[in-house]
Amino acid sequence: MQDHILETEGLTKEFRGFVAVSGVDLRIRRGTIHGLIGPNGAGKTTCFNLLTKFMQPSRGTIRYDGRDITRMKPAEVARLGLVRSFQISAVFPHLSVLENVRVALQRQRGGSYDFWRSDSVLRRYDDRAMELLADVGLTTYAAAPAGTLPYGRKRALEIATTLALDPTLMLLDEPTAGMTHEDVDRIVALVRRVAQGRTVLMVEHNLKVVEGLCDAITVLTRGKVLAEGPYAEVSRNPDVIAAYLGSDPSVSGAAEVVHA
Ligand SMILES: Nc1ncnc2c1ncn2[C@@H]1O[C@H](COP(=O)(O)OP(=O)(O)OP(=O)(O)O)[C@@H](O)[C@H]1O
Repeated sequence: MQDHILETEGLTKEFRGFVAVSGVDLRIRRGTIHGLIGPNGAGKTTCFNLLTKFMQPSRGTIRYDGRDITRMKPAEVARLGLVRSFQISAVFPHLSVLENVRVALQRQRGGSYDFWRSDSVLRRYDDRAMELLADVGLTTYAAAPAGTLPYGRKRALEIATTLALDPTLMLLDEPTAGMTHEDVDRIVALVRRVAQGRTVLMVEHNLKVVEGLCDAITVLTRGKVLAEGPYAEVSRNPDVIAAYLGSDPSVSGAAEVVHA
């Protein structure tokens, strides 16, 4: 088994001459939580789009789990276990929380017409969906319409629908964005739990979350990798402090600078 589940070499994306991602070499170790951070416009979302094949790179290669996936389609890489968390907008608001997870499970099986299937098959999906809801702490919300969930719980549902696809490498796009302190703590605990037995790559602006969760981080600025390594090391890097963290290298101070 390779040490790195994901490796990119020279990953580059140009938009009509503007280079949003420029020669990025990423190395994500298997079984770790890896943070991708950087100021607004640094190229983090574009990187995610390239890795999940929502966009084709202008140059460079992407290797996932020992295979070259550079030219694959999004559905192919998802089938191989490289799965991005759905955005909240992908939650069906009028379906119940349980039904949302069941739809994701049915999709994972490629069974978009599963409503033709027998009750026993659907019950099996429901059993698995209830397990996933228990994993993300949503058991008591199972029957509620997804649209009525508080924001933090919707993000937990989004993680449950992602888990339904059985990811090996899970990409999380700002899982704590816009959350209250309490919700942040809950999602941090959840990410730590779901990361067991898999690899997580997350874009996250809250540096306290990054410090608490991530085994390693990559800092992007203007489309390029500025630094990579353990948070404690990278957060002391003078280039990183100058470009991103502000003048205060302490984590809490830095987080405040970023969120100011
Ligand atoms: N489809 C596109 N066409 C043209 N320019 C784009 C496109 N997508 C992104 N960009 C540009 O590429 C740069 C990187 O954007 P990207 O969204 O990847 O940054 P980001 O690090 O995710 O920022 P944020 O933290 O604000 O989400 C930005 O300057 C953005 O305007």
